[in-house]
Amino acid sequence: MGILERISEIEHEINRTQKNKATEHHLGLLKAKLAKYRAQLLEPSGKSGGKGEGFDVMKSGDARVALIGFPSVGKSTLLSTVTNTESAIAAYEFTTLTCVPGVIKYEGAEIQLLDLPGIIEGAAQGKGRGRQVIAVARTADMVLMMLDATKGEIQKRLLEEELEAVGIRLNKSKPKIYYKQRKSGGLTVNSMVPLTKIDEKLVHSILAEYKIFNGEVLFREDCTADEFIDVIVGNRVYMPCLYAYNKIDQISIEEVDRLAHLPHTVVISCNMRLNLDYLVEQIWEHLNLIKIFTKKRGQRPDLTDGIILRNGATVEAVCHSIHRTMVDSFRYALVWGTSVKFNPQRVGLTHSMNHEDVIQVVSK
Ligand SMILES: Nc1nc2c(ncn2[C@@H]2O[C@H](COP(=O)(O)OP(=O)(O)OP(=O)(O)O)[C@@H](O)[C@H]2O)c(=O)[nH]1
Ligand SMILES: [K+]
Ligand SMILES: [Mg+2]
Repeated sequence: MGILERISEIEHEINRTQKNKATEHHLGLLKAKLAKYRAQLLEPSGKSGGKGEGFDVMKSGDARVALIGFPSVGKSTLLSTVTNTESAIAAYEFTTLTCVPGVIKYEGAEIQLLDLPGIIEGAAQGKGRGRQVIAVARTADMVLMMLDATKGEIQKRLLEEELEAVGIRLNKSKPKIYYKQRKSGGLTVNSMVPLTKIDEKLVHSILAEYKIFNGEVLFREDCTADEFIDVIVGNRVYMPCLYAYNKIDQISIEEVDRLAHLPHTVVISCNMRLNLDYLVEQIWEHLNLIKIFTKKRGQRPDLTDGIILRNGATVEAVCHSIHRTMVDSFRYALVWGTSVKFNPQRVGLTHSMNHEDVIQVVSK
C-alpha cells in the first residue's frame, strides 16, 4: 500500500470513530500514525522535493508575507494594487504559476508580499503546485489567506486543513511541553498541571509509535494529543494568519458585516479598492513588528528613520541591527518609552523594547 492510501485510510478511520473518553487513546494513536506518514510524504525525495523553478525568491525587507488562496480569488490583483509590482491577472484559474514578490511600505517598514499560484484541495499531497507553494509559505513570517467572499467560509476550512497537514500552525503558539530524547533510562513523564486531554498511557503509546523508549517529557500546560505529537515530530511552524475576504462588491451588506466580525479577518474588494488601507494596517499588526528610534547624546531622537524589529526584541537585537560590533563595546543604554518605568531608564542588553521606544546606547 502506498503512503497516500495509508493516509486516506487513517483519515477515514479517524472520521469514522466517535470522539469520547473511551476512544481517546485509539484516536491519539491514529493521529500519531497520520503525522508520521504525512512527514514521510513531505520529505524531499530527489528532484520533486525541491522548491521548484520560479519559487526561489530572495528574502528582502523587514518581514515576509505569503499570499495563500484558491485560484482566482484575486491574489495577483491585490499584489498589483498594494505594491509597485504587476502580477498577471485573469479570469481563468492558475494564471499565476510562480512566486512573484512585491513590497508594501508601511510605518517605515518594507514588507515583502509574495503572490503565489492558487492551491487546491490535496495541495499537501502534491496536487497542483501545492508543495512548492507550501514550501514558500513555511519561509514566511505570516500567511495572508485570501478567500472569495462569494463562497462563504468553505475555502477557509479546506485551506486550513491543507496547511495543518504540512505542519503549519496558524494563530497558535508552540505547546508548552519540554521534551528531551535520551539514549537510555526509560521514559519519565511529568506534568505541572492536571492533564485532561491526554494520559500517561497515551503519551507512552505515541512515543512507541515513533520508536522512542527513552526520554523526558514535562507538560507545562494541559495539552492535547495533537499538540504532543507536534512537539515529538518537531519541524512545525507557528505563524500568524490574517484572513482577507475579497470581492465583497459581490455580496450583501449583511454578509459583509458578518464576515467582518470573524476573528483575524478583514473584508476587502481589490477591484473597487475597498478597505485596502485597513488590510495593510492589519498585516502590520499581525506581523507583530515594532519600530524604535535611536538618539545620540545631547541630540533629539531621529524620528524619521526608525529601526524595525520583532516584538519583544532586546537591546542586544537593537545593537546588532545598528552595527555588528556594537555589542562588544556596549556599556549600557538609556531608554525612553513604554518599556521602562522612568524616562529615561538605564538598561542592559537583555531589556525588551516596546513599539516607538527611543534608545541611546552608551559605549565603553
Ligand atoms: N468582483 C471582483 N472581482 C475581483 C476582485 N479582485 C479580483 N477580481 C477578479 O478575479 C479574477 C481573478 O483575479 P486574479 O488576481 O488573477 O486571481 P488569483 O487569485 O491571482 O488567481 P490565480 O493566479 O489563477 O490563482 C480576475 O478576473 C479579477 O478581475 C474584486 O474585488 N471583486
Ligand atoms: K486568475
Ligand atoms: Mg494569480
